[in-house]
Amino acid sequence: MIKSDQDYPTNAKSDCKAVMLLFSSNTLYIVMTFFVLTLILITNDLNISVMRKKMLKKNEHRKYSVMVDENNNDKVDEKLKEAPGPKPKMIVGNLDALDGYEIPYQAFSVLAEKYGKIIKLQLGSVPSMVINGMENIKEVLVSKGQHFDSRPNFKRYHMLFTLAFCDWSEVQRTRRDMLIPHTFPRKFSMNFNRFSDITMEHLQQLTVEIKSSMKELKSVSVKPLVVSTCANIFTEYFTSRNFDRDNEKFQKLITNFDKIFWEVNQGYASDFLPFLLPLRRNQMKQMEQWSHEIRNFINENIITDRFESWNVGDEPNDYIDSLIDHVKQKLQPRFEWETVREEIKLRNSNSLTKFIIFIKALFALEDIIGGHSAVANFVVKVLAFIAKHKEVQKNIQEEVDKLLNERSEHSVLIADRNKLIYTEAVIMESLRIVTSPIVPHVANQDSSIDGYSVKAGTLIFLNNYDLNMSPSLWNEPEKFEPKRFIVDGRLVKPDHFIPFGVGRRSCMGYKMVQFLSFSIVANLLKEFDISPLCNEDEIKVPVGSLAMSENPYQFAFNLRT
Ligand code: HEM
Repeated sequence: MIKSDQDYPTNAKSDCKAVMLLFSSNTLYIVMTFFVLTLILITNDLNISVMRKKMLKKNEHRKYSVMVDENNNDKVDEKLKEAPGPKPKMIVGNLDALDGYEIPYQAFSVLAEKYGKIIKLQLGSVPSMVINGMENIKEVLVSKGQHFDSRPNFKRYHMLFTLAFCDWSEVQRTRRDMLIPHTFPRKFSMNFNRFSDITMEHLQQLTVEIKSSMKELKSVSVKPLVVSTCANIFTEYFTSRNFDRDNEKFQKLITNFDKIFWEVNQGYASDFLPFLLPLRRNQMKQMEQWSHEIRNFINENIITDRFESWNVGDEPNDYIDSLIDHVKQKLQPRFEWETVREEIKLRNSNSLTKFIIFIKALFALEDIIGGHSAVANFVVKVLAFIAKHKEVQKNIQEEVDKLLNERSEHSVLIADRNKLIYTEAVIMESLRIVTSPIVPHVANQDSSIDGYSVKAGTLIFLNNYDLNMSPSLWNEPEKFEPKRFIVDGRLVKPDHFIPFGVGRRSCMGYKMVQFLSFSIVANLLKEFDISPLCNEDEIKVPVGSLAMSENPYQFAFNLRT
Protein backbone atom coordinates (compact mmCIF):
# COMPACT_ATOMS: atom_id res chain seq x y z
CA MET A 1 0.00 0.00 0.00
CA ILE A 2 1.12 3.52 -0.64
CA LYS A 3 1.21 5.45 2.56
CA SER A 4 1.40 9.19 2.87
CA ASP A 5 4.63 10.89 3.75
CA GLN A 6 3.69 11.56 7.33
CA ASP A 7 4.77 8.39 9.12
CA TYR A 8 7.61 9.99 11.04
CA PRO A 9 6.35 12.11 13.90
CA THR A 10 5.30 15.72 14.13
CA ASN A 11 6.05 18.80 12.10
CA ALA A 12 5.91 22.53 12.60
CA LYS A 13 2.13 22.36 12.81
CA SER A 14 2.17 20.17 15.89
CA ASP A 15 4.37 22.66 17.67
CA CYS A 16 2.08 25.43 16.55
CA LYS A 17 -0.84 23.46 17.93
CA ALA A 18 1.10 23.20 21.18
CA VAL A 19 1.44 26.97 21.21
CA MET A 20 -2.26 27.39 20.51
CA LEU A 21 -3.16 24.90 23.21
CA LEU A 22 -0.89 26.73 25.56
CA PHE A 23 -2.96 29.83 24.97
CA SER A 24 -6.45 28.37 24.96
CA SER A 25 -6.88 25.58 27.50
CA ASN A 26 -6.72 26.60 31.12
CA THR A 27 -6.69 30.19 32.34
CA LEU A 28 -4.67 29.59 35.50
CA TYR A 29 -2.16 27.58 33.56
CA ILE A 30 -1.95 30.36 31.01
CA VAL A 31 -1.27 33.01 33.61
CA MET A 32 1.45 30.94 35.22
CA THR A 33 2.92 29.94 31.89
CA PHE A 34 2.81 33.52 30.72
CA PHE A 35 4.77 34.63 33.76
CA VAL A 36 7.46 32.01 33.17
CA LEU A 37 7.52 32.70 29.46
CA THR A 38 7.95 36.40 30.00
CA LEU A 39 10.91 35.73 32.26
CA ILE A 40 12.44 33.38 29.71
CA LEU A 41 11.79 35.77 26.87
CA ILE A 42 13.35 38.65 28.74
CA THR A 43 16.43 36.51 29.35
CA ASN A 44 16.38 35.36 25.76
CA ASP A 45 15.99 38.89 24.44
CA LEU A 46 18.83 39.99 26.67
CA ASN A 47 20.98 37.22 25.22
CA ILE A 48 20.05 38.23 21.71
CA SER A 49 20.77 41.90 22.33
CA VAL A 50 24.10 41.04 24.00
CA MET A 51 24.93 38.84 20.99
CA ARG A 52 23.90 41.58 18.61
CA LYS A 53 25.88 44.18 20.54
CA LYS A 54 28.96 41.97 20.33
CA MET A 55 28.49 41.61 16.58
CA LEU A 56 27.90 45.33 16.16
CA LYS A 57 30.94 46.14 18.24
CA LYS A 58 32.99 44.14 15.79
CA ASN A 59 31.63 46.40 13.05
CA GLU A 60 31.57 49.56 15.17
CA HIS A 61 32.88 51.77 12.41
CA ARG A 62 29.78 50.91 10.38
CA LYS A 63 27.01 53.23 11.41
CA TYR A 64 24.78 52.07 8.60
CA SER A 65 24.21 48.92 6.67
CA VAL A 66 26.80 47.75 4.30
CA MET A 67 26.88 47.17 0.57
CA VAL A 68 29.49 45.48 -1.56
CA ASP A 69 31.10 47.40 -4.43
CA GLU A 70 32.32 45.98 -7.71
CA ASN A 71 35.68 45.09 -6.10
CA ASN A 72 33.95 43.07 -3.38
CA ASN A 73 34.71 45.72 -0.74
CA ASP A 74 32.11 46.84 1.76
CA LYS A 75 30.69 50.33 1.29
CA VAL A 76 28.26 52.27 3.47
CA ASP A 77 24.76 53.00 2.25
CA GLU A 78 22.82 55.42 4.40
CA LYS A 79 19.41 55.32 2.71
CA LEU A 80 17.97 52.01 3.77
CA LYS A 81 14.29 51.21 4.29
CA GLU A 82 12.68 48.82 6.75
CA ALA A 83 11.20 45.78 5.00
CA PRO A 84 7.40 45.49 5.22
CA GLY A 85 5.71 42.58 7.00
CA PRO A 86 2.74 41.59 9.15
CA LYS A 87 2.47 43.04 12.63
CA PRO A 88 3.97 40.58 15.13
CA LYS A 89 1.80 39.23 17.95
CA MET A 90 3.02 38.97 21.49
CA ILE A 91 5.41 36.07 22.11
CA VAL A 92 4.64 34.08 18.94
CA GLY A 93 5.42 37.03 16.68
CA ASN A 94 4.37 36.08 13.15
CA LEU A 95 4.60 32.31 13.59
CA ASP A 96 0.86 32.05 13.02
CA ALA A 97 1.37 33.33 9.46
CA LEU A 98 3.14 30.03 8.66
CA ASP A 99 0.46 27.82 10.14
CA GLY A 100 -1.96 25.88 7.93
CA TYR A 101 0.36 25.26 4.98
CA GLU A 102 1.57 21.85 3.89
CA ILE A 103 5.04 23.33 3.68
CA PRO A 104 5.88 26.70 5.27
CA TYR A 105 7.49 27.95 2.06
CA GLN A 106 4.03 28.15 0.48
CA ALA A 107 3.23 30.73 3.14
CA PHE A 108 6.22 32.80 2.00
CA SER A 109 4.84 33.02 -1.54
CA VAL A 110 1.42 34.06 -0.19
CA LEU A 111 3.03 36.71 2.04
CA ALA A 112 5.04 37.97 -0.95
CA GLU A 113 1.78 38.72 -2.81
CA LYS A 114 0.75 41.03 0.02
CA TYR A 115 4.05 42.59 1.15
CA GLY A 116 6.43 42.29 -1.80
CA LYS A 117 9.58 40.27 -2.38
CA ILE A 118 11.39 41.16 0.85
CA ILE A 119 9.37 40.49 3.98
CA LYS A 120 10.23 41.10 7.60
CA LEU A 121 8.92 38.51 10.08
CA GLN A 122 9.40 38.12 13.79
CA LEU A 123 9.29 34.36 14.38
CA GLY A 124 9.01 33.91 18.11
CA SER A 125 12.22 35.38 19.45
CA VAL A 126 14.04 35.22 16.12
CA PRO A 127 14.13 38.26 13.82
CA SER A 128 13.76 36.89 10.30
CA MET A 129 13.38 37.92 6.68
CA VAL A 130 11.98 36.10 3.68
CA ILE A 131 13.71 36.73 0.38
CA ASN A 132 11.83 36.10 -2.85
CA GLY A 133 13.07 36.46 -6.43
CA MET A 134 16.27 35.24 -8.08
CA GLU A 135 17.97 38.66 -8.13
CA ASN A 136 17.49 39.12 -4.39
CA ILE A 137 18.49 35.52 -3.62
CA LYS A 138 21.68 36.00 -5.64
CA GLU A 139 22.39 39.19 -3.69
CA VAL A 140 22.30 37.14 -0.46
CA LEU A 141 24.16 34.06 -1.66
CA VAL A 142 26.65 35.51 -4.11
CA SER A 143 27.28 39.25 -4.28
CA LYS A 144 26.97 39.70 -0.50
CA GLY A 145 27.73 36.07 0.37
CA GLN A 146 30.22 37.14 3.05
CA HIS A 147 27.49 39.09 4.92
CA PHE A 148 25.11 36.14 5.03
CA ASP A 149 27.22 33.02 5.52
CA SER A 150 26.20 32.12 9.08
CA ARG A 151 23.60 29.50 10.02
CA PRO A 152 20.73 29.52 12.54
CA ASN A 153 21.61 28.81 16.11
CA PHE A 154 18.85 26.24 16.73
CA LYS A 155 19.69 23.83 19.54
CA ARG A 156 18.26 20.99 17.47
CA TYR A 157 20.77 21.64 14.68
CA HIS A 158 23.72 21.32 17.06
CA MET A 159 23.08 17.62 17.39
CA LEU A 160 22.81 17.04 13.69
CA PHE A 161 24.92 17.67 10.63
CA THR A 162 27.47 20.23 11.77
CA LEU A 163 29.05 20.77 8.37
CA ALA A 164 25.88 22.29 6.99
CA PHE A 165 24.80 24.07 10.16
CA CYS A 166 27.97 25.67 11.51
CA ASP A 167 28.91 29.29 10.86
CA TRP A 168 31.46 30.23 8.23
CA SER A 169 35.06 30.02 9.41
CA GLU A 170 38.57 29.15 8.31
CA VAL A 171 37.92 25.57 9.47
CA GLN A 172 34.74 25.39 7.37
CA ARG A 173 36.60 26.69 4.31
CA THR A 174 39.32 24.07 4.85
CA ARG A 175 36.78 21.26 5.26
CA ARG A 176 35.12 22.31 2.03
CA ASP A 177 38.48 22.47 0.22
CA MET A 178 39.43 19.01 1.49
CA LEU A 179 36.16 17.57 0.21
CA ILE A 180 36.38 18.96 -3.32
CA PRO A 181 38.52 16.18 -4.91
CA HIS A 182 36.22 13.57 -3.34
CA THR A 183 32.73 14.97 -3.85
CA PHE A 184 33.50 16.76 -7.13
CA PRO A 185 35.83 14.28 -8.84
CA ARG A 186 36.88 15.37 -12.32
CA LYS A 187 35.67 13.09 -15.11
CA PHE A 188 38.01 10.09 -15.52
CA SER A 189 40.19 11.15 -12.57
CA MET A 190 41.22 8.40 -10.14
CA ASN A 191 38.39 9.29 -7.73
CA PHE A 192 35.84 9.45 -10.54
CA ASN A 193 36.77 5.98 -11.79
CA ARG A 194 36.80 4.61 -8.26
CA PHE A 195 33.35 6.05 -7.52
CA SER A 196 32.05 4.67 -10.81
CA ASP A 197 33.42 1.15 -10.17
CA ILE A 198 32.09 1.07 -6.59
CA THR A 199 28.67 2.24 -7.78
CA MET A 200 28.46 -0.41 -10.52
CA GLU A 201 29.42 -3.17 -8.12
CA HIS A 202 26.73 -2.19 -5.61
CA LEU A 203 24.10 -1.72 -8.31
CA GLN A 204 24.65 -5.29 -9.42
CA GLN A 205 24.03 -6.38 -5.86
CA LEU A 206 20.88 -4.22 -5.72
CA THR A 207 19.57 -5.89 -8.88
CA VAL A 208 20.15 -9.34 -7.36
CA GLU A 209 18.38 -8.27 -4.16
CA ILE A 210 15.37 -6.96 -6.07
CA LYS A 211 15.16 -10.20 -8.06
CA SER A 212 15.22 -12.33 -4.93
CA SER A 213 12.67 -10.05 -3.28
CA MET A 214 10.40 -10.54 -6.32
CA LYS A 215 10.62 -14.31 -5.96
CA GLU A 216 9.36 -14.18 -2.40
CA LEU A 217 6.83 -11.37 -2.62
CA LYS A 218 4.69 -9.69 -5.23
CA SER A 219 5.93 -6.27 -4.24
CA VAL A 220 9.30 -4.75 -3.47
CA SER A 221 9.75 -2.44 -0.54
CA VAL A 222 12.12 -0.22 -2.37
CA LYS A 223 13.39 2.31 0.15
CA PRO A 224 15.35 -0.02 2.49
CA LEU A 225 17.14 -1.57 -0.50
CA VAL A 226 18.05 1.78 -2.05
CA VAL A 227 19.18 3.26 1.28
CA SER A 228 21.45 0.29 2.05
CA THR A 229 22.93 0.48 -1.44
CA CYS A 230 23.65 4.21 -1.16
CA ALA A 231 25.05 3.80 2.37
CA ASN A 232 27.50 1.14 1.25
CA ILE A 233 28.54 3.13 -1.82
CA PHE A 234 29.26 6.10 0.46
CA THR A 235 31.16 4.17 3.16
CA GLU A 236 33.19 2.31 0.57
CA TYR A 237 34.03 5.41 -1.47
CA PHE A 238 34.81 7.78 1.41
CA THR A 239 36.30 5.28 3.88
CA SER A 240 37.06 2.08 1.89
CA ARG A 241 34.77 0.10 4.24
CA ASN A 242 31.97 -2.10 3.05
CA PHE A 243 29.39 -3.61 5.38
CA ASP A 244 27.34 -6.75 5.11
CA ARG A 245 23.64 -5.92 4.53
CA ASP A 246 22.74 -8.28 7.36
CA ASN A 247 24.99 -6.46 9.81
CA GLU A 248 22.48 -5.23 12.39
CA LYS A 249 24.69 -2.42 13.60
CA PHE A 250 25.11 -1.14 10.06
CA GLN A 251 21.34 -1.28 9.54
CA LYS A 252 20.92 0.70 12.78
CA LEU A 253 23.40 3.29 11.50
CA ILE A 254 21.37 3.66 8.32
CA THR A 255 18.08 4.01 10.19
CA ASN A 256 19.58 6.58 12.56
CA PHE A 257 20.89 8.65 9.68
CA ASP A 258 17.50 8.45 7.98
CA LYS A 259 15.65 9.61 11.08
CA ILE A 260 18.09 12.48 11.52
CA PHE A 261 17.66 13.43 7.88
CA TRP A 262 13.91 13.56 8.46
CA GLU A 263 14.45 15.77 11.53
CA VAL A 264 16.74 18.15 9.65
CA ASN A 265 13.99 18.69 7.12
CA GLN A 266 11.32 19.60 9.68
CA GLY A 267 10.56 23.04 11.07
CA TYR A 268 9.41 23.31 14.68
CA ALA A 269 7.94 26.25 16.52
CA SER A 270 10.36 25.39 19.34
CA ASP A 271 13.24 26.46 17.06
CA PHE A 272 11.84 29.97 17.41
CA LEU A 273 10.31 29.68 20.87
CA PRO A 274 13.05 28.02 22.93
CA PHE A 275 10.80 27.88 25.99
CA LEU A 276 8.84 25.17 24.15
CA LEU A 277 11.89 22.93 24.09
CA PRO A 278 10.88 21.12 27.29
CA LEU A 279 7.82 19.91 25.35
CA ARG A 280 10.21 18.28 22.92
CA ARG A 281 12.48 16.81 25.56
CA ASN A 282 11.82 13.23 24.50
CA GLN A 283 12.46 13.91 20.82
CA MET A 284 15.66 15.82 21.71
CA LYS A 285 16.84 12.88 23.81
CA GLN A 286 16.13 10.54 20.93
CA MET A 287 18.11 12.69 18.55
CA GLU A 288 21.01 12.74 20.98
CA GLN A 289 20.85 8.98 21.15
CA TRP A 290 20.82 8.60 17.35
CA SER A 291 23.84 10.90 16.90
CA HIS A 292 25.63 9.18 19.75
CA GLU A 293 25.10 5.74 18.18
CA ILE A 294 26.24 7.02 14.78
CA ARG A 295 29.45 8.43 16.27
CA ASN A 296 30.16 5.23 18.16
CA PHE A 297 29.68 3.09 15.06
CA ILE A 298 31.91 5.29 12.93
CA ASN A 299 34.54 5.50 15.64
CA GLU A 300 34.61 1.77 16.33
CA ASN A 301 34.10 0.39 12.84
CA ILE A 302 35.70 2.94 10.59
CA ILE A 303 38.12 5.28 12.32
CA THR A 304 40.07 3.71 15.16
CA ASP A 305 42.31 1.20 13.39
CA ARG A 306 42.77 3.51 10.39
CA PHE A 307 43.88 6.34 12.64
CA GLU A 308 46.33 4.18 14.54
CA SER A 309 47.90 2.59 11.49
CA TRP A 310 48.24 5.78 9.43
CA ASN A 311 51.80 6.95 8.76
CA VAL A 312 52.34 10.60 8.01
CA GLY A 313 53.70 10.89 4.48
CA ASP A 314 51.58 8.02 3.11
CA GLU A 315 49.56 8.86 -0.02
CA PRO A 316 45.85 9.33 0.91
CA ASN A 317 43.55 6.92 -0.96
CA ASP A 318 40.21 8.18 0.25
CA TYR A 319 38.59 11.03 2.18
CA ILE A 320 39.21 9.53 5.62
CA ASP A 321 42.93 9.26 4.81
CA SER A 322 43.02 13.00 4.01
CA LEU A 323 41.30 13.82 7.31
CA ILE A 324 43.61 11.57 9.34
CA ASP A 325 46.64 12.97 7.56
CA HIS A 326 45.53 16.54 8.31
CA VAL A 327 45.10 15.68 12.00
CA LYS A 328 48.33 13.70 12.35
CA GLN A 329 50.40 16.31 10.53
CA LYS A 330 48.86 18.96 12.83
CA LEU A 331 48.12 21.13 9.78
CA GLN A 332 46.38 24.50 10.21
CA PRO A 333 43.57 25.04 10.98
CA ARG A 334 43.86 22.27 13.55
CA PHE A 335 41.25 19.49 13.57
CA GLU A 336 41.09 17.72 16.88
CA TRP A 337 40.54 13.99 16.75
CA GLU A 338 40.71 13.47 20.49
CA THR A 339 37.86 15.88 21.12
CA VAL A 340 35.58 13.12 19.88
CA ARG A 341 35.99 11.42 23.22
CA GLU A 342 35.68 14.75 25.01
CA GLU A 343 32.38 15.41 23.25
CA ILE A 344 31.00 11.98 24.09
CA LYS A 345 31.98 12.61 27.70
CA LEU A 346 30.14 15.92 27.61
CA ARG A 347 27.08 14.25 26.16
CA ASN A 348 27.05 11.70 28.92
CA SER A 349 27.45 14.31 31.61
CA ASN A 350 24.35 16.27 32.32
CA SER A 351 25.91 19.69 32.00
CA LEU A 352 24.63 22.45 29.79
CA THR A 353 27.90 22.48 27.90
CA LYS A 354 26.96 19.20 26.27
CA PHE A 355 25.34 21.24 23.54
CA ILE A 356 28.62 22.90 22.69
CA ILE A 357 29.94 21.12 19.66
CA PHE A 358 33.49 21.66 18.61
CA ILE A 359 34.58 21.41 15.04
CA LYS A 360 36.01 17.94 14.71
CA ALA A 361 37.32 15.75 12.03
CA LEU A 362 34.83 13.06 12.96
CA PHE A 363 31.94 15.40 12.25
CA ALA A 364 33.33 16.24 8.84
CA LEU A 365 33.31 12.52 8.11
CA GLU A 366 29.92 11.61 9.54
CA ASP A 367 28.20 14.51 7.77
CA ILE A 368 29.47 13.25 4.45
CA ILE A 369 28.62 9.60 5.10
CA GLY A 370 25.18 10.85 6.15
CA GLY A 371 24.77 12.37 2.67
CA HIS A 372 23.69 8.90 1.50
CA SER A 373 20.27 9.48 3.17
CA ALA A 374 19.66 12.56 1.03
CA VAL A 375 20.55 10.72 -2.17
CA ALA A 376 18.52 7.63 -1.25
CA ASN A 377 15.39 9.59 -0.29
CA PHE A 378 15.69 11.49 -3.53
CA VAL A 379 16.16 8.36 -5.67
CA VAL A 380 13.09 6.69 -4.14
CA LYS A 381 11.06 9.76 -5.05
CA VAL A 382 12.37 9.66 -8.62
CA LEU A 383 11.27 6.00 -8.79
CA ALA A 384 7.85 7.04 -7.52
CA PHE A 385 7.53 9.62 -10.32
CA ILE A 386 8.58 6.96 -12.82
CA ALA A 387 6.06 4.41 -11.50
CA LYS A 388 3.40 7.10 -11.65
CA HIS A 389 4.20 8.23 -15.21
CA LYS A 390 4.39 5.23 -17.54
CA GLU A 391 5.40 7.30 -20.57
CA VAL A 392 8.40 8.71 -18.67
CA GLN A 393 9.49 5.16 -17.85
CA LYS A 394 9.14 4.12 -21.48
CA ASN A 395 11.18 7.11 -22.70
CA ILE A 396 14.04 6.33 -20.30
CA GLN A 397 14.05 2.66 -21.30
CA GLU A 398 14.16 3.52 -25.00
CA GLU A 399 17.08 5.88 -24.42
CA VAL A 400 18.98 3.31 -22.31
CA ASP A 401 18.33 0.45 -24.80
CA LYS A 402 19.54 2.57 -27.71
CA LEU A 403 22.80 3.40 -25.91
CA LEU A 404 23.47 -0.19 -24.84
CA ASN A 405 22.65 -1.63 -28.28
CA GLU A 406 25.37 0.55 -29.75
CA ARG A 407 28.14 -0.99 -27.66
CA SER A 408 29.23 -4.12 -25.83
CA GLU A 409 29.00 -2.65 -22.27
CA HIS A 410 26.00 -4.10 -20.41
CA SER A 411 25.53 -1.36 -17.85
CA VAL A 412 24.98 2.38 -17.99
CA LEU A 413 28.06 4.09 -16.58
CA ILE A 414 28.25 7.40 -14.75
CA ALA A 415 30.31 8.70 -17.67
CA ASP A 416 27.24 8.17 -19.91
CA ARG A 417 25.35 11.05 -18.31
CA ASN A 418 25.82 13.40 -21.24
CA LYS A 419 24.50 10.73 -23.65
CA LEU A 420 21.19 10.12 -21.85
CA ILE A 421 19.64 13.56 -22.07
CA TYR A 422 16.08 12.47 -21.26
CA THR A 423 17.12 10.46 -18.19
CA GLU A 424 19.06 13.49 -16.94
CA ALA A 425 16.00 15.67 -17.57
CA VAL A 426 13.91 13.29 -15.40
CA ILE A 427 16.42 13.77 -12.56
CA MET A 428 16.26 17.56 -12.96
CA GLU A 429 12.46 17.62 -13.08
CA SER A 430 12.32 15.47 -9.93
CA LEU A 431 14.74 17.86 -8.22
CA ARG A 432 12.58 20.81 -9.22
CA ILE A 433 9.53 19.30 -7.60
CA VAL A 434 10.92 17.75 -4.44
CA THR A 435 13.98 19.76 -3.46
CA SER A 436 13.80 20.98 0.03
CA PRO A 437 14.31 24.64 0.80
CA ILE A 438 17.83 26.08 0.92
CA VAL A 439 19.15 25.73 4.49
CA PRO A 440 18.46 29.12 6.12
CA HIS A 441 21.31 31.62 6.34
CA VAL A 442 21.97 34.26 9.03
CA ALA A 443 23.36 37.78 8.58
CA ASN A 444 26.71 38.00 10.37
CA GLN A 445 26.73 41.81 10.19
CA ASP A 446 24.38 44.67 9.43
CA SER A 447 23.71 44.70 5.72
CA SER A 448 20.96 45.24 3.18
CA ILE A 449 19.01 43.33 0.55
CA ASP A 450 17.44 45.18 -2.36
CA GLY A 451 17.77 48.42 -0.41
CA TYR A 452 16.09 47.06 2.72
CA SER A 453 18.00 47.12 5.97
CA VAL A 454 19.06 43.79 7.53
CA LYS A 455 20.32 43.68 11.10
CA ALA A 456 23.13 41.36 12.18
CA GLY A 457 21.70 38.11 13.53
CA THR A 458 18.63 38.15 11.24
CA LEU A 459 17.58 34.71 9.97
CA ILE A 460 17.27 34.70 6.19
CA PHE A 461 14.84 32.35 4.41
CA LEU A 462 15.52 32.06 0.69
CA ASN A 463 12.32 31.11 -1.06
CA ASN A 464 13.51 28.61 -3.65
CA TYR A 465 10.15 26.85 -3.43
CA ASP A 466 8.88 29.87 -5.36
CA LEU A 467 11.80 29.62 -7.83
CA ASN A 468 10.82 26.00 -8.50
CA MET A 469 7.05 26.34 -8.57
CA SER A 470 6.14 29.84 -9.72
CA PRO A 471 3.81 29.91 -12.78
CA SER A 472 5.67 33.02 -13.91
CA LEU A 473 8.88 30.96 -14.27
CA TRP A 474 7.54 27.57 -15.40
CA ASN A 475 4.76 26.48 -17.71
CA GLU A 476 2.28 24.34 -15.68
CA PRO A 477 4.67 24.02 -12.70
CA GLU A 478 2.55 21.35 -10.95
CA LYS A 479 2.98 18.98 -13.91
CA PHE A 480 5.82 16.42 -13.99
CA GLU A 481 7.29 17.25 -17.37
CA PRO A 482 11.00 16.37 -17.86
CA LYS A 483 10.99 17.72 -21.41
CA ARG A 484 10.86 21.28 -20.07
CA PHE A 485 14.63 20.91 -19.51
CA ILE A 486 15.32 19.87 -23.11
CA VAL A 487 15.64 22.53 -25.80
CA ASP A 488 16.64 21.57 -29.37
CA GLY A 489 17.83 18.16 -28.16
CA ARG A 490 20.07 19.69 -25.48
CA LEU A 491 19.74 19.76 -21.72
CA VAL A 492 19.16 23.32 -20.52
CA LYS A 493 19.21 24.50 -16.91
CA PRO A 494 17.46 27.84 -16.38
CA ASP A 495 19.42 30.35 -14.25
CA HIS A 496 16.67 30.41 -11.64
CA PHE A 497 16.93 26.66 -11.05
CA ILE A 498 19.24 26.33 -8.02
CA PRO A 499 18.20 23.17 -6.12
CA PHE A 500 21.63 22.96 -4.47
CA GLY A 501 22.01 26.66 -3.67
CA VAL A 502 24.88 28.79 -4.96
CA GLY A 503 27.83 30.61 -3.40
CA ARG A 504 30.13 29.83 -0.51
CA ARG A 505 27.62 27.68 1.43
CA SER A 506 26.30 25.78 -1.59
CA CYS A 507 25.82 22.00 -1.48
CA MET A 508 29.02 19.95 -1.24
CA GLY A 509 27.35 16.77 -2.42
CA TYR A 510 25.46 17.67 -5.56
CA LYS A 511 27.71 15.74 -7.94
CA MET A 512 27.21 12.65 -5.77
CA VAL A 513 23.44 13.19 -6.11
CA GLN A 514 23.66 13.60 -9.88
CA PHE A 515 25.99 10.61 -10.39
CA LEU A 516 24.11 8.20 -8.17
CA SER A 517 20.54 9.09 -9.04
CA PHE A 518 21.38 8.85 -12.74
CA SER A 519 23.11 5.49 -12.51
CA ILE A 520 20.54 3.89 -10.17
CA VAL A 521 17.58 4.99 -12.30
CA ALA A 522 19.15 4.07 -15.66
CA ASN A 523 20.40 0.66 -14.53
CA LEU A 524 17.20 -0.35 -12.74
CA LEU A 525 15.07 0.59 -15.73
CA LYS A 526 17.40 -1.31 -18.02
CA GLU A 527 16.50 -4.43 -16.05
CA PHE A 528 12.94 -3.91 -14.76
CA ASP A 529 9.51 -2.43 -15.45
CA ILE A 530 8.37 -0.67 -12.29
CA SER A 531 4.68 -0.32 -11.56
CA PRO A 532 2.63 0.78 -8.58
CA LEU A 533 0.41 -1.64 -6.65
CA CYS A 534 -2.38 0.90 -6.67
CA ASN A 535 -3.88 3.37 -9.08
CA GLU A 536 -1.12 5.72 -10.35
CA ASP A 537 -3.05 8.75 -9.08
CA GLU A 538 -2.77 7.43 -5.55
CA ILE A 539 1.02 7.72 -5.53
CA LYS A 540 1.74 10.92 -3.69
CA VAL A 541 5.11 12.63 -4.06
CA PRO A 542 4.86 15.79 -1.97
CA VAL A 543 6.15 19.04 -3.44
CA GLY A 544 9.10 20.82 -1.81
CA SER A 545 10.06 18.05 0.57
CA LEU A 546 13.01 15.73 0.16
CA ALA A 547 12.84 13.59 3.30
CA MET A 548 10.29 10.82 3.59
CA SER A 549 8.95 8.41 6.13
CA GLU A 550 10.54 5.06 6.83
CA ASN A 551 9.10 3.05 3.97
CA PRO A 552 6.40 4.82 2.00
CA TYR A 553 6.39 3.08 -1.37
CA GLN A 554 5.95 -0.51 -2.51
CA PHE A 555 6.25 -1.28 -6.21
CA ALA A 556 6.01 -4.31 -8.42
CA PHE A 557 9.27 -4.93 -10.30
CA ASN A 558 8.94 -7.12 -13.40
CA LEU A 559 11.90 -8.34 -15.41
CA ARG A 560 11.87 -6.77 -18.86
CA THR A 561 11.59 -9.24 -21.66
C1 HEM B 1 18.99 15.62 -3.43
C2 HEM B 1 19.91 15.76 -2.51
C3 HEM B 1 20.45 17.07 -2.01
C4 HEM B 1 19.93 18.34 -2.11
C5 HEM B 1 18.64 18.78 -2.79
C6 HEM B 1 20.84 19.24 -1.43
C7 HEM B 1 20.67 20.61 -1.33
C8 HEM B 1 21.45 21.42 -0.52
C9 HEM B 1 21.18 22.81 -0.27
C10 HEM B 1 20.03 23.61 -0.87
C11 HEM B 1 22.15 23.27 0.57
C12 HEM B 1 22.26 24.67 1.18
C13 HEM B 1 22.91 25.64 0.25
C14 HEM B 1 22.99 27.02 0.85
O1 HEM B 1 22.78 27.20 2.04
O2 HEM B 1 23.27 27.97 0.12
C15 HEM B 1 23.04 22.16 0.86
C16 HEM B 1 24.13 22.23 1.69
C17 HEM B 1 24.99 21.18 1.89
N1 HEM B 1 24.95 19.94 1.32
FE1 HEM B 1 23.50 19.24 0.10
N2 HEM B 1 21.89 18.50 -0.95
C18 HEM B 1 21.71 17.19 -1.29
C19 HEM B 1 22.56 16.13 -1.02
C20 HEM B 1 23.79 16.25 -0.40
C21 HEM B 1 24.74 15.16 -0.26
C22 HEM B 1 24.59 13.77 -0.84
C23 HEM B 1 25.80 15.66 0.46
C24 HEM B 1 27.08 14.99 0.86
C25 HEM B 1 27.74 14.12 0.14
C26 HEM B 1 25.51 17.06 0.75
C27 HEM B 1 26.34 17.89 1.46
C28 HEM B 1 26.01 19.20 1.78
C29 HEM B 1 26.80 20.01 2.68
C30 HEM B 1 28.08 19.59 3.42
C31 HEM B 1 26.16 21.27 2.76
C32 HEM B 1 26.57 22.46 3.60
C33 HEM B 1 27.58 23.32 2.91
C34 HEM B 1 27.94 24.51 3.79
O3 HEM B 1 27.11 24.97 4.55
O4 HEM B 1 29.08 24.99 3.69
N3 HEM B 1 24.29 17.37 0.20
N4 HEM B 1 22.60 21.05 0.17
